[in-house]
Amino acid sequence: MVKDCQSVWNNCLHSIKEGVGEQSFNTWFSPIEPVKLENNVLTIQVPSQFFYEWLEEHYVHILRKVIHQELGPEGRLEYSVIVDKGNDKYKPFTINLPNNNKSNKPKEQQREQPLNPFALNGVDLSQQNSQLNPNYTFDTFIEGDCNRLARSAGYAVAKKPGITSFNPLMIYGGVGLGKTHLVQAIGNEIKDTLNGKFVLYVSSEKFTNQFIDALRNNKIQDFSNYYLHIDALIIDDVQFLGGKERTQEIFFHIFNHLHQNGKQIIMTSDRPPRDLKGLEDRLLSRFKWGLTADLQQPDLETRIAIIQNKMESDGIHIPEDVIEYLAYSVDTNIRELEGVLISLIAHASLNRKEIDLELAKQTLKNIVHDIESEVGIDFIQKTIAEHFAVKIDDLKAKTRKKEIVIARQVSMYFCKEHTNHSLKSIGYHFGGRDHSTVIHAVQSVNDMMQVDKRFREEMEELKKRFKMKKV
Ligand SMILES: Nc1ncnc2c1ncn2[C@@H]1O[C@H](COP(=O)(O)OP(=O)(O)OP(=O)(O)O)[C@@H](O)[C@H]1O
Repeated sequence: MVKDCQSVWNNCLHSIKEGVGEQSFNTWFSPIEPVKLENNVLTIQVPSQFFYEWLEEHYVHILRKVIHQELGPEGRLEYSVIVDKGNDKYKPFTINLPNNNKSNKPKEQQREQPLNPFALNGVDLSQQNSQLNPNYTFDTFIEGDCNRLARSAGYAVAKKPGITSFNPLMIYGGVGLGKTHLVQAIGNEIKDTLNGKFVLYVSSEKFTNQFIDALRNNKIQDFSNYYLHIDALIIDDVQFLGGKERTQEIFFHIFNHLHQNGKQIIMTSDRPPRDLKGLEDRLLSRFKWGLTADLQQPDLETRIAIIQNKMESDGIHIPEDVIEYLAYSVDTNIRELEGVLISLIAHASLNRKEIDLELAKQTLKNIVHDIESEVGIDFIQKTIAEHFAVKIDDLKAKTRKKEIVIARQVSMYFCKEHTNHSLKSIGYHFGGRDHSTVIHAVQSVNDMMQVDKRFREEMEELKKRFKMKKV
C-alpha cells in the first residue's frame, strides 16, 4: 500500500496526542504541515527556526518514536523551515531526526505572506514604542562611586550593542537604586545613536503575562517571532522568573537565539545571579556569560549631587544646609530621597513657606512615620516570599518542604526583630502557629547565621530593607 504524507502524519499526530498534553499539542503540533513523503523520509513544515529548536529540545524522542512506528526503523523525518521573504536572518535548513549519515540539502519555502514579527497576541506592535521612559537618560543618571562600573559598562553597551563582551549585561542592586533608570538610559541611547534598532524594555512580569496569554490563545509563534526580532532586549527584575518553569524555558530559547545572532541582552535583578532562587542552572550560567555589575547604596556625595540636580532641573532653589541635612538623613535609596524632596516641595507650596531646615525636619518626621508603619508582618512576608521565590500562602501553610521552612523561619525572625508584634501575634499570622514555634524559628535563624557566612550576608542584605529609619 502506498502511503501518503498526510495520512502518515495524521497517524503520527494520533500517537503524539496521547503522549503530550492538549495544550502542548495545540501549540507545537497543530501548526505543523506535512509536505512530502519520499524514500521513507517524511518532510514536515514548521513555522520558524525557533519552532524547530523547541521541537528538537522537547519532543525529539516522541517524534523519533512515532516516525519509526509509522515508517519502520529506516524512517526519517526532515524539517522544512519557513523563512520570511527578504529576511536573511533565518537560514533555511533541514535536519534529520534519527541518527543518519546522509547529508541533506537545505530546503526553503517562501511564505506568500511573511509572518509579522511585530504581532503579539493579536496586536500589531510595529507602531508601538519601546516602552522606554524618555526621561531616563545617561544625562539624568548621576554618576558616583556607588554606580560607576555599572554606568560605564552600560554606556559601552549602549554605544556598541551586541558587540562588546558585556552580553548579557546584568545590573543588580536593591530597591530604588536606579536599575530601571540605568537600563532604560542604555535603551534610549541605543535608539538615539543607532536609528532603526528595535529596542524593547519589558518587565519580567509583563513578559510572563504575555507568554501566558500567548499560550492561552495559541499564539506562541507570534510571541516568539516578536521577541526573536529584537535588537536589544531589556528585561527588568528577572528574579520574578523564579519558579516559573515554562516562562524560563521560552526565555532560555529567546536568550540563546538573540545571543547567537549578536543581539544585546540587558537584565536587572534585585540580587546577584548566584542568589537567584528558583531559576534553572542553564539560565543562570548564561546570565554569567557577560558582565554582572551592581548598584550600591548611594554614597553621601552622590546623594548630594542627585538632590542638586533634581532641584536645578525643577528650577527650585534650596539652601545648602537643607541639601546636606536631607542627604545625611535619607541614606537608603534614591527613590526614597526623591520622595522626600517631592514632599518637601509640596509642604512648602501648600503652606506658602520658604524651604528651610525647620521645614525639612518637619517633613522628614512625617515621612519616617509612614516608612516605619510600612514594616509590618505583611510587608515582611511579601519581601521574604519574593526573595525565596515561594508563595506567601506557603509561609502560612502546614508544608514542611525545606525551602519553605527556611523562608518561614526567616520571615518570623524579621517579624520579631522589626515589628512590635508579640510572639503570639506573629505565630497567629503564620497560619495560627503558637509562640514556641516562633521562638524556635528565631533560634534556628540565629544558629544558621553563626555557622553559615553566606546566609549571614544574605540576612544582612535583607535587613537593610526592613531598617527602621530614625531622624
Ligand atoms: N544615579 C541616579 N541619578 C539620578 N536619579 C537616579 C539615580 N539612580 C536612581 N535614580 C532615580 O531614583 C528613582 C528610582 O530608581 P529606579 O526605579 O531606577 O530604581 P530600581 O533600582 O529599578 O528600583 P526597583 O528595584 O524598585 O525597581 C528613579 O526616579 C530614578 O530616576
